[in-house]
Amino acid sequence: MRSSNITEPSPLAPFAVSLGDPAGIGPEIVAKSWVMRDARGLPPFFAVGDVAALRAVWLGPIAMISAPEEAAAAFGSALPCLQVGQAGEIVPGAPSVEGARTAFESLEASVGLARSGSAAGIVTAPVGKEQLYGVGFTHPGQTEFVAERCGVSPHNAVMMLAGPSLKVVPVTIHIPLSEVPMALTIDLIRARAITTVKGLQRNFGIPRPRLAVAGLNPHAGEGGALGREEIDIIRPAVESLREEGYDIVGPLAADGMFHARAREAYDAALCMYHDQALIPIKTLNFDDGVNITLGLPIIRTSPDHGTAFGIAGTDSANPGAMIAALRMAADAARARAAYVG
Ligand SMILES: NC(=O)C1=CN([C@@H]2O[C@H](COP(=O)(O)OP(=O)(O)OC[C@H]3O[C@@H](n4cnc5c(N)ncnc54)[C@H](O)[C@@H]3O)[C@@H](O)[C@H]2O)C=CC1
Ligand SMILES: NCC(=O)COP(=O)(O)O
Repeated sequence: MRSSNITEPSPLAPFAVSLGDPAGIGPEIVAKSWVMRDARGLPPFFAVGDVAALRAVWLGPIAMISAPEEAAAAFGSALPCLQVGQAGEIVPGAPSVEGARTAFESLEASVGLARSGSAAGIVTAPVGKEQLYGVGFTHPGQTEFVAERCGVSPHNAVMMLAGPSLKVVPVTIHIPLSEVPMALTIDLIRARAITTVKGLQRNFGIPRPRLAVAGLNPHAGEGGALGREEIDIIRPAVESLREEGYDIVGPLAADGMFHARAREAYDAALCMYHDQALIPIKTLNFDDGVNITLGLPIIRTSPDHGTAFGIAGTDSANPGAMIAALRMAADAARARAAYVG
């Protein structure tokens, strides 16, 4: 794990936006967000990546910058871009090895800028995970990569998907479904819950967060008849946290905890695996859902969707989730400044 030396950003620092895979919709939604910066009240930001990826899909004004400090002055009249990587020939919708390397480099550079305090935080456009794995990216996702670069163990870095209707946390993330039961432990659930509570306080200003925890099995195990993880792992984790004063309930039957009335009873739902968490949030908030990493010294958000290679280059990508990610990053910076931990 790298050193966790982090410098606090100045209140005026812009956000670094890694462009993600140059062949995906990342460059397009970053450019569209810049166009809507005033209408949507976006904080100053600059793109980090190969400017050719922007040029491949957008004819608007771009200001090449050599340091983040130049971004604020340029932001009003052009999209600032810090050149990182060379993606070679960029064909929207056709990912390449050079493009994946550039995505990796721009993510690495963005994290470095946030760690040094030159950027207020990072907003990451989508990467193609299969492509990244092919160029030596050894982490399951950007969440674990950023955590490692910040000196935080993956256990203590929480992926939260947050939208206007729902906030969810997958306890296990990018692992095969067959490995989920083995990966679930009392310690992991407790760590995710505690980081989630602190993250909701620090980044969202919720003073006493309420958590609901899903079961793993149908009907939360039906008293052990449909699986024992609820009895052996999830309930002991929840009860130990409740005894320590946390406002937490569960294990709940997952199929009944996401309807509108049920959602009023909690601030965030802890889910046992990726799709249990992401299906409800993407169904409710696909166009304005945000992936925020809790437990980090820096701010990191991302749109909830992927690279959408199938529509890249067609000018049909909706920038809503990227705009929501930029706004959430700015809101988190304000909440952190006001937070007394
Ligand atoms: N944060 C990240 O970096 C993420 C990366 N991915 C990566 O993205 C790649 C593709 O994943 P998929 O499962 O196909 O999910 P996806 O989110 O890229 O696409 C799912 C569907 O939603 C549409 N879509 C996605 N974003 C859209 C937008 N802004 N506007 C309009 N339509 C949009 C796509 O065209 C497709 O029909 C994979 O390589 C995966 O690893 C997936 C999720 C998150
Ligand atoms: N399905 C969510 C996703 O893939 C985001 O992962 P990460 O790259 O933000 O860790």
